[in-house]
Amino acid sequence: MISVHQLPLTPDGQTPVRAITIAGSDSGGGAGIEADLRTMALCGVHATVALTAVTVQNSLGVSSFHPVPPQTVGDQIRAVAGDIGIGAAKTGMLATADIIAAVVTACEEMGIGRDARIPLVVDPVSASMHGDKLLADEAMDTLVNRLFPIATVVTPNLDEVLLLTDISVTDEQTQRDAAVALHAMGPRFALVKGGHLRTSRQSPDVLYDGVDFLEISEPRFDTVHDHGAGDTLASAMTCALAHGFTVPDAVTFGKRWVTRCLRASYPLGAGHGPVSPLWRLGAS
Ligand SMILES: Nc1ncnc2c1ncn2[C@@H]1O[C@H](COP(=O)(O)OP(=O)(O)O)[C@@H](O)[C@H]1O
Ligand SMILES: Cc1ncc(COP(=O)(O)O)c(N)n1
Repeated sequence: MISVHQLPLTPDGQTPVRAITIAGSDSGGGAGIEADLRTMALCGVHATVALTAVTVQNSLGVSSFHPVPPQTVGDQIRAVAGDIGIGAAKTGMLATADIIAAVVTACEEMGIGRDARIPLVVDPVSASMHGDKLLADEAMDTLVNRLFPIATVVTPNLDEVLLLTDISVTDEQTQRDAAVALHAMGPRFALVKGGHLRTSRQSPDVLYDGVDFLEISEPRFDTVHDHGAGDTLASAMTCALAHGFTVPDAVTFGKRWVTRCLRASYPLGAGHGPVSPLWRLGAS
């Protein structure tokens, strides 16, 4: 059985496993690259970064964002993968079609993707939990046509599933239907997250590889402090993949990790607080 503590830690002075997060910054520190860096650090992984956008954000929402030039995003990936070396990669907020295209080109050059050496987790972030847009409307086609086909696993939430497939997930059958539709878009695995299925006492996520379904379910927490849950899950999965886990094992590890982080989530500001990996420091 996989425990949340299972990822091996590296002895002092030795180089840990490395991963890259290709994502936007959340000035409120709850989601985005800040959530990724916290999870990767507390999973014992050295996190590297390709910053895609700076958001002006707090617990109440995103008021604006400023994309990084696409060439600079691609160059960050090349610089890191070429020197430091990475075991897995993750994308979050990509903001524009040109940034997506630059990420795909750099990933293909550096051996990142479903048929390459380095697995790629694609979290198709389209909006914040408050409904504020984080991806240009016209970028959806580029996401599906260019990035999905090189993804090892895609991890949409139910709002993103609706945008991508037109399927409104309400139960186990429609969650499976959505996983099949997403898998047909080219990733090796599709993970349909059930975090927004608020009618259930469980929080079931469904993984599909084109043949088999795996349902990974944990108890649901009744909390509004779930900012950054999707980033935290995808980052923990990325850490497990960087350690050489299979995708189903990485999802199982990530799910337990994010569930523990939801248990430790806390209020922040006047809106939604973040899920928290700080429990790993041993305070409670
Ligand atoms: N209230 C909750 N209780 C337990 N698990 C949750 C809860 N909300 C989300 N999750 C889990 O957290 C992960 C992220 O889910 P979700 O909220 O769907 O994504 P996003 O943050 O991208 O909107 C999933 O594994 C989901 O099942
Ligand atoms: C920079 C950035 N990346 C991702 C999210 C999504 O996280 P959430 O769905 O919790 O708002 C976000 N709000 N900001």
